Amino acid sequence: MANKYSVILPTYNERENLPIITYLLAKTFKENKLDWEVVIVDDNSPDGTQEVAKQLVKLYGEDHINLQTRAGKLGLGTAYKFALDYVKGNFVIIMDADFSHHPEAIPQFIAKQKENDYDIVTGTRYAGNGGVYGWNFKRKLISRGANFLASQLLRPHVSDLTGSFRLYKKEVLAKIIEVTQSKGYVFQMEMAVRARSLNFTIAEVPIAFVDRLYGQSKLGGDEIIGYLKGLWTLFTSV
Ligand SMILES: Nc1nc2c(ncn2[C@@H]2O[C@H](COP(=O)(O)OP(=O)(O)O[C@H]3O[C@H](CO)[C@@H](O)[C@H](O)[C@@H]3O)[C@@H](O)[C@H]2O)c(=O)[nH]1
Repeated sequence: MANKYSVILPTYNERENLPIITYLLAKTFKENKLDWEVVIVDDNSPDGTQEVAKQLVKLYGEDHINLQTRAGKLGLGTAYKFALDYVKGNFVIIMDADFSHHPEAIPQFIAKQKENDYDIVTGTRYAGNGGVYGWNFKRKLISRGANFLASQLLRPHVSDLTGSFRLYKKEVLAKIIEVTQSKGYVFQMEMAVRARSLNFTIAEVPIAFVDRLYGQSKLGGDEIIGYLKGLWTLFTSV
């Protein structure tokens, strides 16, 4: 059976970014002759993201764009869990919808996965020629600090625990999600830690993370507090 790649795109106020990211995803998959779909999980974005997504369903067809909606902003981690029920591919790619993650890296993730039949391939901003572009000093410090704290407490096996550009075998993603509790951004770190506990194999691909094209980050103080609480829970329990 040929592989099918399902991209989960969580959206909250991504009206401007969504058509561009979808176009580039379609282009990348077509050029590489890959079977693909995008599952959009929109949390009732006030900016009208859903209206744009509906147009994209018409444009690309229901086989390629699956729009799923929830009543309100329920958090990034729960969006992935929710999407999994609708995924048809045997591989799942998770990425941000704001263009921080460029679709052109996807063929590298796929090639890396095939090298050793890895369970997970994760993008890293903090190894090899990976990097972060466009963030101010404060935001860089938060990301570096979060990864540094985690590296001290959790003996990580990946260099970018908080990144969210990843490729999973679907059954692997389902098993990790089953044991993952986090609802917000800390979800990414917990997923990586749980993957190690479950002995799944992980490879890394360096990525250039570029600050979002349009709109604003949803990272707020509550997410930072959630991250610190989640880190402590993992440190004391895993
Ligand atoms: N459905 C849904 N989507 C959400 C929610 N919160 C955020 N998103 C979506 O999740 C993606 C990332 O959100 P941003 O707010 O843009 O995150 P960032 O600050 O730019 O990203 C950094 O932190 C993230 C969390 O760990 C990382 O995913 C990312 O790689 C980066 O390091 C975007 O597509 C955004 O619309 C939510 O509650 N619900």
